[in-house]
Amino acid sequence: MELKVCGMREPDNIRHLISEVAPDWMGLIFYPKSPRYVSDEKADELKGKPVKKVGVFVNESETEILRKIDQFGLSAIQLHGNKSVEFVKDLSGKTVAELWKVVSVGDEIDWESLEGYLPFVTKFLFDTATAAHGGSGKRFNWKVLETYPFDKGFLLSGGLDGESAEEVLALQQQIPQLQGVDLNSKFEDAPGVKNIEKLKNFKSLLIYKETNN
Ligand SMILES: O=C(O)c1ccccc1N[C@@H]1O[C@H](COP(=O)(O)O)[C@@H](O)[C@H]1O
Repeated sequence: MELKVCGMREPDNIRHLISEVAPDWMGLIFYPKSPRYVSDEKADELKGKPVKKVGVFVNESETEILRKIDQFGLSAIQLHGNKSVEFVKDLSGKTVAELWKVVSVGDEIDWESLEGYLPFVTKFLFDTATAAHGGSGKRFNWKVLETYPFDKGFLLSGGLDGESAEEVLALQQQIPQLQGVDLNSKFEDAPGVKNIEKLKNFKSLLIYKETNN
């Protein structure tokens, strides 16, 4: 199970995250309205960090996304909002970074509307629909994923907390395309500051449950 920890920003907190949690992915949020927003001044400091970095964008322009990939050394791009298939196709021809399409989940998911993205994205990420576009700390009803029709892997996001590990693994038994989890606001002491102990506990629990299943 892949682990992404999102909304990182503070140098000491990032150092502890990398050495003590060692997530597969670290998310940097480039949405100016987010309380976890990472500004350009952080680029030099964050670029060389020994972890794969995911840039989180909400309806951002191609030029700005490409600039941030270069500036921060991003390995993946998480696209929130309503970017079209054409936009994603065009972007895929201009970067080697992975492209992740976020699906904001309300009551149901229109699977057909996602088909066009399949050739251009590495994975989907399912998050709870919210006016703020993310970081709500709220879960959606995971039952809507039971009809997931694609082979492509996806990450589960939206309000995951310290108690979620067992349920996530149970869902993965049902839907093997579930390849990882995205942890954010429920693991924070303050916006942009993660509680390393909570993250370590979650990871240990995940590994323990996975190996004793
Ligand atoms: O966290 C934010 O502030 C944020 C703002 C705008 C878009 C995405 C954002 N974060 C993403 O939201 C999900 C779920 O977070 P949570 O667990 O519900 O707090 C996660 O994918 C973050 O990358």
